[in-house]
Amino acid sequence: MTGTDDVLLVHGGTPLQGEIRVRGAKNLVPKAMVAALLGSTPSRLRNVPDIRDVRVVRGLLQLHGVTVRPGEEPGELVLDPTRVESANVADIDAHAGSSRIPILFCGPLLHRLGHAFIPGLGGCDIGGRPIDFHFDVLRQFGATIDKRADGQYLEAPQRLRGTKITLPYPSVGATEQVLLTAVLAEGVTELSNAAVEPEIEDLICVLQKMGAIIAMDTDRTIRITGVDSLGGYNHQAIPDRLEAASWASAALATEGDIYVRGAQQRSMMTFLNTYRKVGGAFEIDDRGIRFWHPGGSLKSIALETDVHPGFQTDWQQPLVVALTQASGLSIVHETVYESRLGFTSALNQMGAHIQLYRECLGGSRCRFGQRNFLHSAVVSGPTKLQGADLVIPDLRGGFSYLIAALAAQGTSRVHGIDLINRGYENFMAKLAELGAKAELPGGPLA
Ligand SMILES: CC(=O)N[C@H]1[C@@H](OP(=O)(O)OP(=O)(O)OC[C@H]2O[C@@H](n3ccc(=O)[nH]c3=O)[C@H](O)[C@@H]2O)O[C@H](CO)[C@@H](O)[C@@H]1O
Ligand SMILES: C=C(OP(=O)(O)O)C(=O)O
Repeated sequence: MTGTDDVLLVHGGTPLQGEIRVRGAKNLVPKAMVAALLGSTPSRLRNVPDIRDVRVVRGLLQLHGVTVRPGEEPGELVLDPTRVESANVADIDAHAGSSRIPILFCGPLLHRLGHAFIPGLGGCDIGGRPIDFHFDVLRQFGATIDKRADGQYLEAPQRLRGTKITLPYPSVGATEQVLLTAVLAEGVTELSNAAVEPEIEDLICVLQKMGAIIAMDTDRTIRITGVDSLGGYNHQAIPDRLEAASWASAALATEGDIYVRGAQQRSMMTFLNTYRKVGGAFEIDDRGIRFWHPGGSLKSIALETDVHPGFQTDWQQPLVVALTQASGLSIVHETVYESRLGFTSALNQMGAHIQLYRECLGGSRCRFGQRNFLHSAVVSGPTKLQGADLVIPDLRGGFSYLIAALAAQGTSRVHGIDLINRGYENFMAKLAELGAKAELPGGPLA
């Protein structure tokens, strides 16, 4: 989608109502696909969403000789890694800047081929997003890294060795890097200060099915005993708790009522507590969760994003739109990404009152407090939002703009909507199912 097609006209003021379904998690599925590279036999992954991050990883795997084909059921992929080979660097470069996932190819390719080339990474522009932890841990395993203008060249002169690692911060990606590298390394790896997000637990389940030996302690320590070989897996990906929360926030901000089929309580407990404090209603059953605005006014809250089991940072941006409709002053302290509140300036243009601060507001101090980043916000509400011209800055910011446009009076032009396809399967068809009044320049949504 390019040019004028990449804009959505949204006529706000209609509550979103109905049922949509979330599929496998964006933050698990591409990593489980990378894990298939470690196996000596094919893997089957089910509940795979049709999103761009999946297509990027599929392309990268195919460049390395992995056969990827649809399985028997919808949303199933069969990944056959029996003929893994070095990819042509020029071809891989076409994937530069496309997502964060290529960095996770390092360990598997070093095990399979003894070398790896990793193109420049993409992902949301919500902070500096360094990858120093990744390279530090890979060096500890025994890899050498040569950073060049076109990307990173890695080599494993001999079999990688298990090691003791303490992460400076419980990074999701660096934890996954350790897991995907340690499972076939020689000896034991002990990882302290690991991230323990549900998507990481699910990746551990995938690796265990392949034959890995991984133990998780209650204190953010993960112990991996390296094995000599791994087989394929058959796995149903956990549902996307981040997408589910986005639709929940849309229900709240538009005074709507959405049943999110596939949403699971266990991975959303922290979000659900916050949703209830804001005044949102929800009802959980075995198939999903119904989220709705119960009428009356929403309540302001103090919110701090954090690593799991804290409030996930990817939930923050969509919920902030709902907070513009809450009575009083809400405080939002973003402690995971230093620049994840920039999207609020467009909400202010629509009529919201959101003031950003460099200080850590709301109680605890974080890594950004002394470093001059606008990483806290005070949202005063309720405010009436008016339609505006909006340019999507990043994935969750983009979904937030859609929610704001749907909640606003009048028409908004939302530019750059293709970015949303990176992490939200079929979002336009879902909007249409929920009764959103929106259209592409060429015609209706679905
Ligand atoms: C594809 C994917 O799964 N993306 C998720 C993943 O991103 P990702 O894995 O990139 O996020 P990390 O958990 O690694 O990043 C957290 C913090 O650690 C810092 N850091 C990270 C690595 C490093 O080498 N050095 C460093 O300083 C980052 O700048 C950031 O401030 O976890 C984030 C936190 O839950 C989510 O918002 C993203 O949706
Ligand atoms: C930050 C996100 O993703 P990524 O790490 O892929 O940029 C996100 O999903 O909100």
